[in-house]
Amino acid sequence: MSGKLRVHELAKQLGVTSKELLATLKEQGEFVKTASSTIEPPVVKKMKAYYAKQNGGGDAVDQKKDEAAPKKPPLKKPGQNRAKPAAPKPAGAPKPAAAKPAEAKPVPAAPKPPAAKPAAGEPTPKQAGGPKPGAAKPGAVKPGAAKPGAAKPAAPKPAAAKSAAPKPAGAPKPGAAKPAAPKPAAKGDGPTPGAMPRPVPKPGRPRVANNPFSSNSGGGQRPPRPGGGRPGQGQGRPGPGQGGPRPGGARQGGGSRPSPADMAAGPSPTQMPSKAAAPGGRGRGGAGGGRGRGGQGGPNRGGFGGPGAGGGGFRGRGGRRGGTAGAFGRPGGAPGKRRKSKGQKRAEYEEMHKPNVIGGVRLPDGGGQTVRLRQGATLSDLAEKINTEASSLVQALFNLGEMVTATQSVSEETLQLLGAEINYEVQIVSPEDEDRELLESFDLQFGEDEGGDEALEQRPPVVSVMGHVDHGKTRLLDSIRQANVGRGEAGGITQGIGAYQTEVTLEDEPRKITFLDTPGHEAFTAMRARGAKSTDLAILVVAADDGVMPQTVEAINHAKAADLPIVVAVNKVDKPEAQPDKIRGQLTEYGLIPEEYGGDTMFIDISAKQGTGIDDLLEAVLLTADAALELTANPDMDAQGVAIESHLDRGRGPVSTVIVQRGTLRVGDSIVVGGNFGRVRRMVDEWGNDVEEAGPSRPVQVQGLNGVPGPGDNLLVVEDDRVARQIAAQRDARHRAAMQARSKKRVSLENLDQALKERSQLNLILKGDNAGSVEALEEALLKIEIDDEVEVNIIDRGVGAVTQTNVTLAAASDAIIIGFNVRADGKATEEANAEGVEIRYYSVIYQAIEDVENALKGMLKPVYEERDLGEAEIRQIFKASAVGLIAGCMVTEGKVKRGAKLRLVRDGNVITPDATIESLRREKDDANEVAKGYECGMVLSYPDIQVGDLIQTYEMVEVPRD
Ligand SMILES: Nc1nc2c(ncn2[C@@H]2O[C@H](COP(=O)(O)OP(=O)(O)OP(=O)(O)O)[C@@H](O)[C@H]2O)c(=O)[nH]1
Repeated sequence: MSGKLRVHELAKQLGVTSKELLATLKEQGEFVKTASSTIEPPVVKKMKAYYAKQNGGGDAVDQKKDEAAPKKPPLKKPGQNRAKPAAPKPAGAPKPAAAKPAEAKPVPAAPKPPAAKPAAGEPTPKQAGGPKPGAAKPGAVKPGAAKPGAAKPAAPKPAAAKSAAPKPAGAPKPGAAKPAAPKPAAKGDGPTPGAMPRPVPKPGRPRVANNPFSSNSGGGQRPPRPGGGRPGQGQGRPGPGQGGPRPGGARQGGGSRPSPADMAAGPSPTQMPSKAAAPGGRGRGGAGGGRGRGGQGGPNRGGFGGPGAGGGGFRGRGGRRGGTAGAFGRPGGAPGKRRKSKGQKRAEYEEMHKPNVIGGVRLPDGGGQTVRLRQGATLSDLAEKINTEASSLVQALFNLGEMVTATQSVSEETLQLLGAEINYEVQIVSPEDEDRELLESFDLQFGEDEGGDEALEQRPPVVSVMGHVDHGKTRLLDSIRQANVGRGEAGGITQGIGAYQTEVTLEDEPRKITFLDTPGHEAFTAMRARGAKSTDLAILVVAADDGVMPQTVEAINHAKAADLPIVVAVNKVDKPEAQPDKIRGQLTEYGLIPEEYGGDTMFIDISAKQGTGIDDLLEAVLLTADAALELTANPDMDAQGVAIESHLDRGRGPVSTVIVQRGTLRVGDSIVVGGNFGRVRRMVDEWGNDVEEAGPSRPVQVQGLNGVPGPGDNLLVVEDDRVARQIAAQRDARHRAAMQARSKKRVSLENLDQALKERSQLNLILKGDNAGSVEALEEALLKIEIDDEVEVNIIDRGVGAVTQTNVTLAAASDAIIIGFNVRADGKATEEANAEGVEIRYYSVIYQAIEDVENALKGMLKPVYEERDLGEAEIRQIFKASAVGLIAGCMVTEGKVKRGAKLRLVRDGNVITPDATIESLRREKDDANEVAKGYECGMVLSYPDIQVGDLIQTYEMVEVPRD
């Protein structure tokens, strides 16, 4: 095994990261999965040469040499895009080159497509050129050349290639397939005698490659036996090969198995190997080839049986026929003139309906069908849709480089990539579409008013107040409430339900406006963004003494994204330093042009503190709403609305403030709100009064749900509790899957490097007073990034007090519980004390974030740094039977200490970097340390010492992290 290295070891040697090296290996068709995969010596050599060249060093010649032999043909790597379609493996094609015997020209290092370009005179793999067998010039052809390049570029077209290719199965498509191939068919004009189906014969000996699944790798691809590679005999033989035309005698020998690609892309049936076969030779492709299932084995298919084993494909009809032809020495006529035999037709049929094989797993071929999956779907979901086993998909995906379980949510890209591999177009359905489909299955629609225009009635605008911190949002909302009270509303607003209605008289007509009490905290941005969608219009509060600030801009962006008209409240104009005009000027830069400047945005100067300008502001809201919006709704339908704020109330259970958007909500209605359902048991308005029904734009607090909805969840009244329960259950399952997909980080080849590193997780359980705050907290905590070594893992979350169950879970998973505006109930506290579970309480989100950040930092492993202590030179060596060699030294720098670590340096080279001083003597006495200028005797843990060696001692000191 000498010579074999693991990826990370080689990466270290090459001075690149494992990830980079993995990428290069994969790019070059090597089958490596992880940083700890071993690499065969020839590949090691190749990589070294490659990097040497990349770095400008290394001689190209050597490199070429290295590559020449082992050079692999364009390997299809599993991970590669669409392995199979790769159809056009150029290589596979009739590379005349194939003919090339061993001396094959070392391929230029670059596996890259560009490299693919063969020299002008080179025979192209292109079918076009029908590689003339004879022509195949040995020297000329660089087998390698064909490679990568061709394979890759062409690759993308999987489906197309496939379907396009009528071609018969095993037939390796001759060049045709590759039109895309970079190779300019130099030989284009060449007669295509046999458009040899032959897979590209590898020049030289079979390389030891790392791709067990590749048709080309390892034994898979047969080296051309210059002398006798019989096409037919190889078990692994590509079917096509069979007919093996041995061009001009240059045998293509067992050539590599044609990649599926080759076949797939098959240009035309006519080029079938069978007949196209040997122009000149008689290949015995016969038997061997016939069976050569290899014929169909694609690169990946090779997984079956491995190279040489006959490939795993299914029957290579083409192969058989080819064999026959070869057996009878039929040269094979001009492709165009042949008629398809039944066998060929069957082969074509099989080709078109063949299953895909990825890494040895047979999967159905979608034939370009579309599969719709929800976000966060699992492989089980996909398996169910395409009627296959989830375990096969797990295995296939593994071979494509990603490790996931059947029930784990998979990212959109991964599903699409996997789908492409098996010829399915995977469409990920957006949550909105998914929900629409779900509701449609119950004959429901959300968001539409029933009936025609005549059913619509005017409704009050729903308004959000947004703005930068401390610019006066809360004060403004208070002033508006006060204004209400001032107008004599009975009792005043007593309930903080997250929304309220106020009445304004506009042109002698009493009108209502619904206000949302949106939180103005930065960490609640996500909620606010959702809140914006549930509103019709935004009041942007800007303090006249401060100006446009980051959250002002953010608020403008949210409003614009939600297509909300904006009314600007220029607040704090009572302050002497207020500069309302400056605000107007600043906001024009953001597209908010005051009416007085010719724009269409109303700016109202107010003092929320003194209550001035409030009425003008409310009027402006109505005027803007009337001008910009058509606010109508049908009050006579089952209610639909949106949840604004929800929490778990000790006495009343889950309570949720909703704004009815259309229809009328009544006590007793069966409702579904997000993933929760129930029956409206009671409704309360902002005054604390019970209400029996609530029409459009009316905010009410609803009791009777089975759980706590999230902000922005939609509410629907449905026929009965059963429907409500079913919809809620499906939404809930979907939500959980999405959460799982979001909070789980999968290990894939791309992040394997990191995954391999030891990681520490800080497990947390979040409990909060309402769904919005829990969500905001979770989002903020998940965003914390300290270092790759540590990460936050939220194992549970919920609304309400910290319970005993939470503590039990925390104890079992070593988690810390964070209570945001909630406390633990009595038993939970007792259990937490008994189990040693830490519960931290917060009411300010940033404090929680800060503490978690610090905790994560504390979990980082200490960073150590070498600090030099001193240096001694070995002047003499003594032998002592009891201890071995004793180094007689002179301390020349600093000091040396017993037990200290040391580097042994000889002639400027570090012989060992981390030996230790096992014993230290000064004269005849043991010493703990010896200072500069003194002689001493040492016994080192490293025995191979010589006079003249330098002993550099150092200690490892912990240093603070940045
Ligand atoms: N002089 C003056 N002070 C005001 C006015 N409006 C608000 N303030 C003061 O500005 C400070 C912040 O007001 P808030 O209403 O809490 O501001 P906010 O935008 O809700 O702040 P957050 O909730 O932290 O986002 C308070 O001290 C208010 O008293 C005003 O019109 N004039």
